[in-house]
This record gives sequence, C-alpha cells and structure tokens, in this order.
Amino acid sequence: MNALTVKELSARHGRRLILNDANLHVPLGSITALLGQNGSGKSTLMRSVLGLHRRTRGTVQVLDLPPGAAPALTRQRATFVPTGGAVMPGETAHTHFAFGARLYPRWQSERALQTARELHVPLDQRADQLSTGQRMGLALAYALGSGAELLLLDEPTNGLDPDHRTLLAQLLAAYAAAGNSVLLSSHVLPEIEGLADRGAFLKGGQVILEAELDDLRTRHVIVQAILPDLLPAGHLERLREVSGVESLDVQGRTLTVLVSGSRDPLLQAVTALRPIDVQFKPRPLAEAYAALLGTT
Ligand SMILES: Nc1ncnc2c1ncn2[C@@H]1O[C@H](COP(=O)(O)OP(=O)(O)OP(=O)(O)O)[C@@H](O)[C@H]1O
Repeated sequence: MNALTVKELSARHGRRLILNDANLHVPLGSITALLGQNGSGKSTLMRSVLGLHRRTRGTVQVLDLPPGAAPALTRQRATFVPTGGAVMPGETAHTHFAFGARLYPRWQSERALQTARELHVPLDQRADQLSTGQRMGLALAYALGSGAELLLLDEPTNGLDPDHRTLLAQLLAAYAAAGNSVLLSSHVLPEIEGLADRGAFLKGGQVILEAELDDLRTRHVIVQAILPDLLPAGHLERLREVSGVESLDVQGRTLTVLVSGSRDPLLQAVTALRPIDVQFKPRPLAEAYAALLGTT
C-alpha cells in the first residue's frame, strides 16, 4: 500500500493549467522529495492532494482511505505544512498544542512539546512574534504532534539554521522508520540527498520520473582516470563511441566520463590506456536534476 497515490491529477490557477494529468506515489515509510523548478506546481500539487486547492481532474488516495474521502477525514491522517509554516498569529505554542489536542483524535502532546523544545521554539511567545525559523519549528512540531501518518512539507527547512536542519532530518528519519511517510519539497539538493530516499521530478505539469535516490546515483557513474600521457589523437572520438558513454571531458591527463548501464566496455577501453588511477563516483543529485529538469 502507498501512503499517497495520485492519479491523473489536473489543477488550474485561473485559466492556467498548472498540473496536467500528474501521477505520483509516496510508498509507506518513504520520504519522497518533490523536485521541480520555481513555479512548476509543487505547492499546488500538495494543496490539491488535501483538497486545499480545487482539482479539475484526477483521483487522490491517502493511506487506506477511499479515493473520494472527505477532506476533513483525510486531514486527520495527512497534514500539510506550507512554505513559511502557517501558524495562528495571536497564539502561543502551548495554545496551538491545546487546539491540536481538540482537533486531532491521535494528538501526541509529548511529541509536539519535545519537537518544539528541540527546535528551540519559545513555548509562551505569540506566533506572530516568533522568528522565521521558530515559526517553521512551531509548524513542524504541530504537524508531528498531530499524529498524522503522512506529512506534506513544503520547503520545511526554509529558515532553519544548520543544526535545526540536521535535527529535522533526524526527526523525519525516525518518523518514517516508524512506518509514517513524508512528501517534501526543497530546492537544496545536497540537503535532499541526506533527507529523502526517493525523488519525484515535476516538469510541464507532470511527474516525469519517480526513482529511488540510490538508483539515480548509481544509474549514472562518473569514471575519472589519470592517464600516464596525454590522450593520443583520435582516442577521444573512439572513447565517445564506447557503449554507455554519455559525456566525456579531458583536462590534461585527467579523463572524466559519465557512463550509464554497464561500465565494462568503458573500463576495457580505459584499461587499454594503462591509467595510473581510476576512480568511480556516484553522480550527485544536482546533475540528475539538471539533466531531467533542463537546468544547467
Ligand atoms: N494564487 C495564485 N494565483 C494565480 N497563479 C498562481 C497562484 N499561486 C500559484 N500560481 C501559479 O501557479 C504556478 C505553480 O505555483 P506553485 O506555487 O505551485 O509552484 P512551486 O513549484 O511550488 O514553486 P516554488 O518552487 O517557487 O515554490 C506558478 O506559475 C504560479 O505563478
């Protein structure tokens, strides 16, 4: 079972079609990163899932609820934290949590308080007098306290300092390890690598790829070889034609090749050049992002 299954979801802002038959899955226990350029529709998708934005087409299934379940019922099991963390301005963390206890049947008071303390949220200060990071901390503590089994977090690390970002990664990992699930967005790709286990790439109103981050990293590998001499004339073109080679760069005696699929044909070709050293590196998420979503 998935925590979230989105099928052929379309949504508009005014007359503009933002999501166009988008499909998306968040498996149980997964932390899935929704990746896409500014304005690609990540927030719209999260809002549409919870009925906070009108869908013009498509179905959404949250956990074991039927696809047409009432939004109020869905929001007891799945919670959305928007960018900046929406909070009630005149209320303190304590009164937020008292409100949560009345609203959510599975409210976890201790978890909310503990998270707020760990994220250094002043518990008796009005939310409109909190700093940006403290406000996000309060919204995250409230979401984790809600007892929801699925969290939709729109840029949850925005405003958090490095220590609190690390702490959030630990909190979410523990939350997912307990069988809960997360869909989150962020533009900070190195951070995503430590936070999420899956990526969903949104472009042109559709999720064009969903993949395990480990698969994305190992599907393409960067092979770097130090050669004993400069590459002889004509060799570059021959290497370019080796099966699996996607791109190739030579700087002095250093040869860098991006290869997909089997590396054996390339290794044979490189071994023939009697390299001094050969290293393999997984491709960083930023490069997969650039290749998939068309940035440089
Ligand atoms: N209230 C609104 N009225 C009209 N258009 C909107 C509204 N909110 C968003 N849009 C448009 O919908 C598109 C998708 O916006 P959305 O906020 O979902 O993107 P996003 O992927 O979350 O972007 P970002 O990464 O910048 O947060 C954008 O082109 C945006 O201009």
